[in-house]
Amino acid sequence: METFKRLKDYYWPYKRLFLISILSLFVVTSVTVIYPLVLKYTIDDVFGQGQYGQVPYLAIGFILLMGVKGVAVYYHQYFGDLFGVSTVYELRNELYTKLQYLPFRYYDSAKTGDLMSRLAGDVEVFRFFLSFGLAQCLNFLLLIGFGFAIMLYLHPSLALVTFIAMPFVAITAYRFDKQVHVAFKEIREAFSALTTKVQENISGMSTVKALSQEDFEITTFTGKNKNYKDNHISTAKIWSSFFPIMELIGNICVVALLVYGGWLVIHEQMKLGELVAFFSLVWFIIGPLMQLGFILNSYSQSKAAGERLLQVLDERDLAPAGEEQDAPKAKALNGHVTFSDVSLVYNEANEKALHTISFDAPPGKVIGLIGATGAGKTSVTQLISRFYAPSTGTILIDGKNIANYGHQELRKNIGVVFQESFLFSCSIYDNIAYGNPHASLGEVVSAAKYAQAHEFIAELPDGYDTLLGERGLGLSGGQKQRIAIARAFLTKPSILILDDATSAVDMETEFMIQQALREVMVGRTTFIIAHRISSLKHADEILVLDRGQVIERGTHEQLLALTEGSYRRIYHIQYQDQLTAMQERTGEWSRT
Ligand SMILES: Nc1ncnc2c1ncn2[C@@H]1O[C@H](COP(=O)(O)OP(=O)(O)OP(=O)(O)O)[C@@H](O)[C@H]1O
Repeated sequence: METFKRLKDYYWPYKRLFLISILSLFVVTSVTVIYPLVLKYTIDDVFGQGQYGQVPYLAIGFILLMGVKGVAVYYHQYFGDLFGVSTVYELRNELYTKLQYLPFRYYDSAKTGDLMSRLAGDVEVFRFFLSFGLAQCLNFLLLIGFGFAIMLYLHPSLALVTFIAMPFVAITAYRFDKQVHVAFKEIREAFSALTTKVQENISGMSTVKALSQEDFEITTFTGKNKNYKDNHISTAKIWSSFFPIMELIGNICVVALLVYGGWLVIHEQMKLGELVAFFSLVWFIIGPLMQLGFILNSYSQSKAAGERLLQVLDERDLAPAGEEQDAPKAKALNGHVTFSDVSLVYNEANEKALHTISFDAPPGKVIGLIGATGAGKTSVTQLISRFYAPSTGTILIDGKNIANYGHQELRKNIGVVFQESFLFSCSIYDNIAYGNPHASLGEVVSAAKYAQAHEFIAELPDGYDTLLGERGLGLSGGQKQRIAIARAFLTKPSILILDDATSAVDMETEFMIQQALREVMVGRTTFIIAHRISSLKHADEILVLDRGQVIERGTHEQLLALTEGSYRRIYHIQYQDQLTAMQERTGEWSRT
């Protein structure tokens, strides 16, 4: 019940729909239990007393009753469905909104397939219960309540004898619910593991094929599929034992009714019509009783699904929707970034990713970050966008602590081109305009020109309208990077972060992008992360990082002047590589 109580905000606004559905159900149930009374009257008072003239009126009355029942069934179904669909519409929107504002830390461990199965499968299970299961529960209670009341009215002692086995129903149902709830939770978890596997497999298909791991993938999938199957089988075992028990209890009720009721009729303490009415009523009660398994099943499944949905809804988002709405409209920042003794620990189990980093980047400055993989370059830039919060130290932007900016207010001023550019499966135009949907075609083309992307886009048959497949399939790595750079340029950011953004483009194109960068980023702050010295040698200040610390800083020339410096060593390795490559090429030419 706790789960449903906590999800109340989603279904309570639609209580009117539920009420209409339930009132209609009340009519349906009333008509259903009136039917045996009509039967009793027909047998005892019409046929028993030879009042045959009443038969046509009874027939018309019966048809009218069925007509009313038909209309009520329609309203009950339609509004019940509307109630479920409207509730999960809100719920799905809320979950999706939640996902947008969950912090990066959440996604560090979240699994896409699991989240997909919650947003699709669990929401659907919850809808099914609200649309049908809940009404079935109430229908069950109404039928039992109404039916039992009429039976007590007709013949109290026969009613009590008939329901002598009823407490066993309650005990069985309670035990069943306890067992099946755990089983359904395991099924939903096994299903989520299955979807995660499929999603990861499809996303990483090129790696699977390149390493010929198809068989391994099939084996692990089969394992998860088997787990899902086994969970279903153990649930089926619980189910299978439930039905015969319920059927047995139901039939004990019928036998008790026939033995005692028959005795009463034989001894003329009860009319035959009354016994027939009892007999029909008992089936109206036993029918739903047999369905109790389905009802509990639907309830247990939706409770398990609801718990999984609450797990996502309960996650703390660092930028609650309220904050975003209340945040002042993003005003342009100057982009003055100051780090003072900033350290970062991603999680307690890990070492510090950054140690006491300090630098000052006034507007117009270009900062280069270089260092071995895992040195902390990306971490520095992730702090600027508030993807993570510093563990110690302060970060100021335009003199104000970064923690005092709204996330959107801040990020609207920052353009980031990630190491791996993500392109959406829509047109190139929409991909470039993603951060600035109101940009004109001219602005999009101009951004693409600056990013050295216009030429290859113009050569495509559909130009800017070319549709990209999922993850931008169909484009080379360098082309994707250039579209991502154009996208960042178009937002006219005060701070631009290029995280290894030109690693996949050739040196000549990179040189042209850097020329453009100087034009686009006048008076703004730029951070360039690169492994190639050529990518950042024109930076105003280069920070050389090693294991989270700045070990050298200065301009390209100043760093080269450090005789024992790391930067100088990297330069020589890269320079030597280039020299060797040139010598090899010269050798080849001279031989030909
Ligand atoms: N989300 C995260 N959770 C936990 N640890 C992380 C996370 N991101 C990075 N790290 C760790 O922090 C350290 C610095 O990583 P970072 O990505 O900043 O390095 P980098 O210099 O950008 O490396 P590369 O050149 O390979 O991109 C690494 O030890 C890395 O394992």
